This record gives sequence, structure tokens and C-alpha cells, in this order.
Amino acid sequence: MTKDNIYAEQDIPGDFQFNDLVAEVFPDMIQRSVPIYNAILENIPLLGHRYIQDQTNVYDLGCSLGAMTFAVRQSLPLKQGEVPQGVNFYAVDNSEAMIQRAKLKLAGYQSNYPTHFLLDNIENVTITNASLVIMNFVLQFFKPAERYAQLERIYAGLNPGGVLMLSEKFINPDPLAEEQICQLHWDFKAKNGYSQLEIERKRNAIENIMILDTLPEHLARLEQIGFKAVIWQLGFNFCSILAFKPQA
Ligand SMILES: Nc1ncnc2c1ncn2[C@@H]1O[C@H](C[S@+](CC[C@H]([NH3+])C(=O)[O-])CC(=O)[O-])[C@@H](O)[C@H]1O
Ligand SMILES: O=C(O)C(=O)Cc1ccccc1
Repeated sequence: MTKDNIYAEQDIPGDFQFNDLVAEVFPDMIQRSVPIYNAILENIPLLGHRYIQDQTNVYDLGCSLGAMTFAVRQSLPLKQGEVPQGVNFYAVDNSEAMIQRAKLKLAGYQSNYPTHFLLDNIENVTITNASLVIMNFVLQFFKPAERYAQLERIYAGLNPGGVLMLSEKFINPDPLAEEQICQLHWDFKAKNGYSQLEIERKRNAIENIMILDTLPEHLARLEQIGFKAVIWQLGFNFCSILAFKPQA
């Protein structure tokens, strides 16, 4: 795994971008930056086994290198039997650098399940006949005014009994609590080998493009759309929510 040194030697002016430089170091960057990332990756196979149904689609929206798609897919064994049949995986990202690398990785694996890596904006992808939709740390990059409509579209594309996994960094409504948890998150990054300068530069690069919601805002919006939501992973200012579309 290539080490993330992007902000170590130099500052990169402008907003953070998911370019070649970032794609190259992404697995290291995300693990060292997002406290719950490994817990999600390790436990996501539990969801696949429980929720993926025969003849349905699985979506990974904002898939980056496809880590979540590969983890779910590999957890459904190659042998026929108790495993779901006729499942198609669609993994979408609008970063060419990410999708190129994901496709290379895909070519190295064998699977019963057709898997399609799509270079596109999530907004352009039709979501239909879905049993599982994964959207990990991506909604935070959408304009706040667009978030409701995207989640509504996912709800409409899910089959009854299907589930959305929505993972996000969130902000706390109380400024003092927010300050404390941010400090702790920066300590977490420092513990993982990032210098104060790297932390500061990255913080500046993402501050204009990641407008965060509070946890109550996330839950209320999902419930308003019709989902039944529960938090299944929480660490520092990062959470992962399972949002169920009830049986009709
Ligand atoms: N509108 C959009 N359309 C398509 N892709 C987008 C859009 N906006 C952002 N992206 C893509 O969303 C990804 C966000 S990273 C997701 C990690 C992954 N889910 C993981 O579980 O490993 C999270 C992070 O780095 O904080 C990037 O690859 C963007 O190109
Ligand atoms: O690095 C951070 O502080 C984050 O909040 C998460 C993150 C991880 C990777 C790209 C952009 C943001």
C-alpha cells in the first residue's frame, strides 16, 4: 500500500480533488483518516449475506477504488448453493483515476457476479431493483440542497426490504462539543502518523467542499423519506447508518 505523503512535503493550493495522486494512496489515506473505515470494511460482508436477494442489483455510489464492492462480492462464495443468484454489482465514481484503478483490480478477480465500474456522476445513474445500496462518505460532497433528492432517488430504486448503507462525517450542533471531537479526530490522525502541518493543509483543502450535516439532520431526513434508520457504526465524528425500506 502506497503511503499518503500528499500534504507532507508541500501544500497543494485549491480544493481537494480525487485525482491520480490521491487515487494512488487512497487506501492508506482513508484508513488513517476515517476512524470507522476498517470496521465498516470488515463487517460489510454481514450485510451482503443478510440483504442481497436473487435477481437484484447492488450499488456502490462514490465507490473510489471499489473496496466495499470487492468486500461484499468476495463474501458471497463462488460455489452455487445458498448464495444469491443473478446479482449484478454497479460501482460508480466520477473520478477517472479511481475507476481506472478499480477496473484493473476487477480484472484480477474471479466472481459469479457481473460487476460494472461506471465512470459517471451518481446523479446520472438509474437506481433500480436494488437490494443493497452503499454510499460511504460521498453525500458529504453533494451540495446540501441536492442531498434530499438523491436519497429519495435511492429510496425509489430500492426494493421493499432493501437497505441503504449511508456513511458520513458529521458536525455537532454544539460548538464546544464540535471543537473537542475535531481535536480528538486530529489526534487520531497524528497517532496514525500525520504531522500537524499535513493535518492543517488537508483540513484547508476539504473545508469548502465538505459541508457536513448533523447526525439528527441525517436521521430526520432519512425518516422523512420513509426509511427506518439505525446507526451501526460510530467513531469520533464519523458514522455509518443502515436505512431500511420497509416491506410494502
Ligand atoms: N457526484 C459524484 N458522483 C460520483 N462520484 C462522486 C461524486 N462526488 C464525489 N464522488 C466520489 O466519491 C468518493 C469519495 S471517497 C469514498 C470512499 C468509498 N466509498 C469507500 O468506501 O472506499 C470518501 C472520502 O475520500 O472522504 C471519491 O472517489 C469521489 O470521486
Ligand atoms: O481526512 C479527513 O479529515 C476527513 O475528514 C476524511 C477524508 C478522507 C479522504 C478524503 C477526504 C476527506
